[in-house]
Amino acid sequence: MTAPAAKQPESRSFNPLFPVFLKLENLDLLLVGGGYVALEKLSALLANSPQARIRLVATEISRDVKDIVIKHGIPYEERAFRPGDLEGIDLVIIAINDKAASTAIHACCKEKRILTNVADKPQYCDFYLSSIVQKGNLKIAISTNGKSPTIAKRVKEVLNDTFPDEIENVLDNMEKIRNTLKGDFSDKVRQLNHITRVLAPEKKRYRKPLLSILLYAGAAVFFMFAGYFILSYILK
Ligand SMILES: C[C@@]1(CC(=O)O)C2=NC(=C\c3[nH]c(c(CCC(=O)O)c3CC(=O)O)Cc3[nH]c(c(CC(=O)O)c3CCC(=O)O)/C=C3\N/C(=C\2)[C@@H](CCC(=O)O)[C@]3(C)CC(=O)O)/[C@H]1CCC(=O)O
Ligand SMILES: NC(=O)c1ccc[n+]([C@@H]2O[C@H](COP(=O)([O-])OP(=O)(O)OC[C@H]3O[C@@H](n4cnc5c(N)ncnc54)[C@H](O)[C@@H]3O)[C@@H](O)[C@H]2O)c1
Repeated sequence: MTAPAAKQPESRSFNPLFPVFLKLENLDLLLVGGGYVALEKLSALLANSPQARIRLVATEISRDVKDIVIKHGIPYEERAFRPGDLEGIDLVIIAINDKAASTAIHACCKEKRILTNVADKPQYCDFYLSSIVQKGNLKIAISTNGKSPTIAKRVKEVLNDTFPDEIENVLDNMEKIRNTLKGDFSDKVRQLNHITRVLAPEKKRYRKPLLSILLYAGAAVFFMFAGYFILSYILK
């Protein structure tokens, strides 16, 4: 089969990140840090992958983080990171408040060719965490290429409201149909596309509400800032 030609990005700006969905129960992940950001990352990891194989090390571990690691039986040590912590580790998330130490830990990870996320240094990250919409088995990951995690969070909220919870029933039924279809591969693909055509009759009609919401939100933020700067200039 010939590979289809790569699509060129349409807009001037482009997000080159390649999204993948990791099976964290098959990988060993080290989380360095036990403060606020570590809590956020740990919560996101466990909310998506409750069976994730995580270890945690931090000089000081907050009460909230400790409660979670104890509840989930996650091995943890309350001390500074040591290079030996990387033994048998596939992925590392560094969420510490010491820039020099995080640079040094990142260097150790690179030496071992371990994929690393450095919470305070996007330029050192091999991967970013994303905002996640989850409706049963449907999962949508959102990234702004690190430009605005807040907007990623807002887009998630919009999509969460857009997709009905019943989408899970649709997936269950589609799985049943998929398993009963006869014919060769291309015939099955044709039948599956035919059955689901009602879900996307006219793409443009669906794009509009989300696009409008984002444009209105963008305009509102712009006018808020413009108003603030004009007023502070006048009142000076
Ligand atoms: C999506 C989400 C996933 C998650 O963390 O699970 C995530 N950040 C979230 C929230 C959030 N983070 C920050 C705020 C405060 C407001 C703001 O700054 O906007 C809020 C909003 C809030 O908390 O409300 C601050 C912040 N974040 C980064 C820096 C460092 C820098 O930019 O230099 C700083 C400044 C630190 C400082 O100033 O000290 C960096 C990253 N944050 C990313 C992901 C990656 C890019 C994702 C993308 O491509 O968009 C990247 C690059 C690396 C990474 O962390 O993987 C999660 C939303 C969860 C949800 O959906 O609810
Ligand atoms: N990526 C993101 O989403 C995001 C969001 C907000 C902030 N940040 C950045 O993340 C960093 C951490 O922020 P925080 O609010 O979690 O800080 P925090 O002070 O709450 O926690 C810092 C943690 O790092 C640990 N630590 C420091 N040096 C260590 C070492 N050598 N080994 C092991 N543990 C060590 C401390 O013990 C503590 O547990 C900051 O640099 C902040 O700017 C990133």
